[in-house]
Amino acid sequence: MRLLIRIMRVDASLHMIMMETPSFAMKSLHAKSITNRPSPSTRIVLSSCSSRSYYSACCGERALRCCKQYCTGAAVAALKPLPSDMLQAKLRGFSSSRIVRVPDDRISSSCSKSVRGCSDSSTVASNDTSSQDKRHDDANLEFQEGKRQILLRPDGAAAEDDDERRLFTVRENVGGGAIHVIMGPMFAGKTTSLLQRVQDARNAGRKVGLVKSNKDTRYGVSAVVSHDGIKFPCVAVSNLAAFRAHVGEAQYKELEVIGIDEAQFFEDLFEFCQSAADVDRKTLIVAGLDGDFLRRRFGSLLDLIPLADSVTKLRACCELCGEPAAFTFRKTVDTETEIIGGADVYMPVCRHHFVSGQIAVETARNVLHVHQASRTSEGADADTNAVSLSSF
Ligand SMILES: Nc1ncnc2c1ncn2[C@@H]1O[C@H](COP(=O)(O)OP(=O)(O)O)[C@@H](O)[C@H]1O
Ligand SMILES: Cc1cn([C@H]2C[C@H](O)[C@@H](COP(=O)(O)O)O2)c(=O)[nH]c1=O
Repeated sequence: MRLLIRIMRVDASLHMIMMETPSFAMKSLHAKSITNRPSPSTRIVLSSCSSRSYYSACCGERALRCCKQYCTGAAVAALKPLPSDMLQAKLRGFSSSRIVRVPDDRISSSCSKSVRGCSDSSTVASNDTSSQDKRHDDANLEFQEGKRQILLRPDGAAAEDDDERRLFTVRENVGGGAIHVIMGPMFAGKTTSLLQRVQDARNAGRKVGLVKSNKDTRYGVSAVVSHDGIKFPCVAVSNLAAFRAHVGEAQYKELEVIGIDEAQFFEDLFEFCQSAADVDRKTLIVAGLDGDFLRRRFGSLLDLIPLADSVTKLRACCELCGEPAAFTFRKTVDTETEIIGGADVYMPVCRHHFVSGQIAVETARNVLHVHQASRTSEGADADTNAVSLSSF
């Protein structure tokens, strides 16, 4: 995996550091891991790159070291694109003199180009020189070499001062409670996204708890694991009241963020989330299936939507054509709603293939039914014959 860091000169005293990795899921993790200890003179760049050319930008020890080495008087920070309310929350407490607004077009015109090397940075850096470009290339290399360390750092360094806390904490609703729903078919990246948000919150110094249903033990009981193998320790329980009992009241009170995976399996999902967000003021990140293999509502995840602050429906890639897949197709003939399984039992499909798949399944069922019926009636005839023969 490549990790590219790019330095763009915004004005004489401000450079912006941006990083890009090919994996959307890991970007925030990378950014948070190296985003620590902004200096008191740190200035904050507000930008809103389009999500297509999604960039995480950061200010960190490594980044600042890199800046000192390669740029003049740089004090840098930039935030990845965030909804404005989150941005406002992040920036609370910073004096306005430290906040610099960079016009979106200056950022995105540059972002939309290839990031390999930094020659395209000149669209932003008005007086960049070729030697600076060379230094930028060196900076890229430096960070590429360091990427493994960055990736594996478990939870980033703890925030050391209030400024830092304010800058990187995802307290979009501090003390107010919040519910964020992540839903979609299987393989859509729900768990990956949940783990990313949980990790972000933990890196920001928030007390985080993670819980999943103990019905799904495919990858073990004490960790939430994505289909790609990304793991995070968790409590596995049959219902959410049991989670609270398991962690104990004192520890539950301490929790600021609670991640819930496989939410469709929790019968008390609605009650727990309502009370945890409204009464206990927790931030809940809830990931689960919105629909089952027949596209019927699954559990009570959908009931949370009127209570939610945000709802994200993710899609996978259709296993049959590669188009975006919003539905889960069950490959077996089982008809119960709950059948634990992975790619052996399920595949994500697009609308077209869901519908044609259901037609195929229905046809197969009908054929089977007719076949069974004719065998039964043959059997019945045989029985009748047997009876009539024996009666003679
Ligand atoms: N058909 C597919 N479409 C998208 N991702 C897939 C598909 N099959 C396997 N995957 C893998 O599944 C990962 C998502 O896993 P995960 O976050 O556990 O999803 P979910 O929790 O929604 O089931 C993707 O990053 C990808 O590597
Ligand atoms: C569609 C569907 C799924 N399930 C099960 C199968 C898996 O164990 C989980 C979903 O896991 P993921 O993290 O979203 O990949 O739910 C089920 O029981 N019934 C269904 O209809």
